[in-house]
Amino acid sequence: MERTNTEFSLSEMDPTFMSVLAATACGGAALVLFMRYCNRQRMKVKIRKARSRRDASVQQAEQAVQQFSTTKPDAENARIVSLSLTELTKRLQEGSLSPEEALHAYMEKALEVNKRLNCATDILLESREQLSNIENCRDGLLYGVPISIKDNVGYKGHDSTCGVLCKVDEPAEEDCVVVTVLKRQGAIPFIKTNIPQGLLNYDCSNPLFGQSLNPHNLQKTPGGSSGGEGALIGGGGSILGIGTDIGGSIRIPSSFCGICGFKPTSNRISLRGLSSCCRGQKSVLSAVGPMARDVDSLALCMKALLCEDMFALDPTVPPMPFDDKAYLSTKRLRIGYCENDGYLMPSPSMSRAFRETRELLEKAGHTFVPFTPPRIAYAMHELIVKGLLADGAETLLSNLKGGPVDPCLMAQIIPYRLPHWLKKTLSVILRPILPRISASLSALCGVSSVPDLWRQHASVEDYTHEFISEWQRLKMDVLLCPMLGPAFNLNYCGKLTCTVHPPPSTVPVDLFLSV
Ligand SMILES: CCCCCCCCCCCCCCCCCCCCCC(=O)NCCS(=O)(=O)O
Repeated sequence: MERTNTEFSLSEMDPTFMSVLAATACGGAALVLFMRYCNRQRMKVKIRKARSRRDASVQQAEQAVQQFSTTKPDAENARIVSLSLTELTKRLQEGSLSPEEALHAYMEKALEVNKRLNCATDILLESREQLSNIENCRDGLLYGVPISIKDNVGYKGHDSTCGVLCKVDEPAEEDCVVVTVLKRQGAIPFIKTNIPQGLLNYDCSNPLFGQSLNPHNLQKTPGGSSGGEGALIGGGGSILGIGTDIGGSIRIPSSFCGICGFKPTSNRISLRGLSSCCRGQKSVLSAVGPMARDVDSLALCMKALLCEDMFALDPTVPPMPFDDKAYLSTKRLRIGYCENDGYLMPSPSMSRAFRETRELLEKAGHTFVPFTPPRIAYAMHELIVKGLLADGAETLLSNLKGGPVDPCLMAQIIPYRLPHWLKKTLSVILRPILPRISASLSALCGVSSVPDLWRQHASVEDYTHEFISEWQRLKMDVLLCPMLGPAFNLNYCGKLTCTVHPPPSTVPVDLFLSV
């Protein structure tokens, strides 16, 4: 009966009105499709632009390397790139090797590694110009050393894309503080390296530059977010690199690629001029740090950075130089150990490496005390996830607008995009069966007001002191724990689901190769 009424009322309608209605609907749909088409075209243009800029810089670098090898056919490139940083700096300083030779040897190797691993976002051709006045930096600790920098480390005239389209065509107006200081110390930044889209991921793929691969197994990720650095250094194409880390971004790629990485306490090294997709987030602080083949290289880089130049360029950085005495001390240490934090179980290979390391250190006379990080599940959900995404992931999502979402990020983005009421409802339903997913979903809602944000900050502060008190109670000098690893398959990290600030580092015990 109802159906008949409807049919009747439709057939009774004025045909002109019906045509206008249909035309408006079709017009609206066409407009939406057209706008989508235009958007997609704009997106394609941006992606093409970023890629062709990278490809052009690679091509120019290839020509420069070619040209150099014709003028200097006897250059011992293979020998140069096999030197340790200590040996390289020594040869540069004594003059038995020129900065020009070192730069071209590394440029050649980096181009070769990039072909295999897709780890570069930009070749910094200005590095060759820097050679003309490098003699002014003769006394610098890194005189003539070619170095790599992560995409988000600001270098004048070049984009810091963070792997998102909205940051393409926004070149840095100035070198960031870290680059300025390293240049004054004689280092020559020559390449920028790849990152995951938005930087908050442990894989290394984005729609602009694609997926970077692990130097030891092409089926695996190099890790993220400083994954391009990990791949390049692990593949031998750089001797020293600069990464950033908020929740593992130096440590995880270092572990996955079999190299060393150091995440200093936040603001130990200036963050001025670095790019991020969640600027202003203060619950879990980001840090800049070195990545290299050995620990001495990390120490040399820290020593070079912790100088008057940096303290003057960024007076918010505590003016505390590198403590050589502490670094070279042979004092027996009291080492806290934590093989399993009760949240993430280490893989068997990591456990073995951890135990072997502990045994060796014990034999060397160091004392071990068990350490359990306090309230780890609470810290993971309420302090880290809720802190990183206190705005309900709004800033990150707005940075992804206008472009495709990379497959490595998709699994992470789906829950971010759910409406708050659905996250909350799912969180309540899942609490009895999947308590961690339930807690994560609730944390993904972020904070609800400014007082709530202040409470979250206060909780981080309290937790930091709780952690430090436990550290002090046990009179620990250092904490030993296993790293995440071995490297995961490509596109797996996004499916995975630190807030105190002791400075952690990653050192390889041996290289884990898995098939
Ligand atoms: C439909 C129901 C689906 C239910 C599934 C729910 C799953 C809940 C997922 C929870 C995800 C939480 C993810 C938090 C991710 C944080 C990742 C942090 C990575 C940090 C990497 C890093 O250190 N980046 C450096 C950034 S910077 O220093 O350069 O700024």
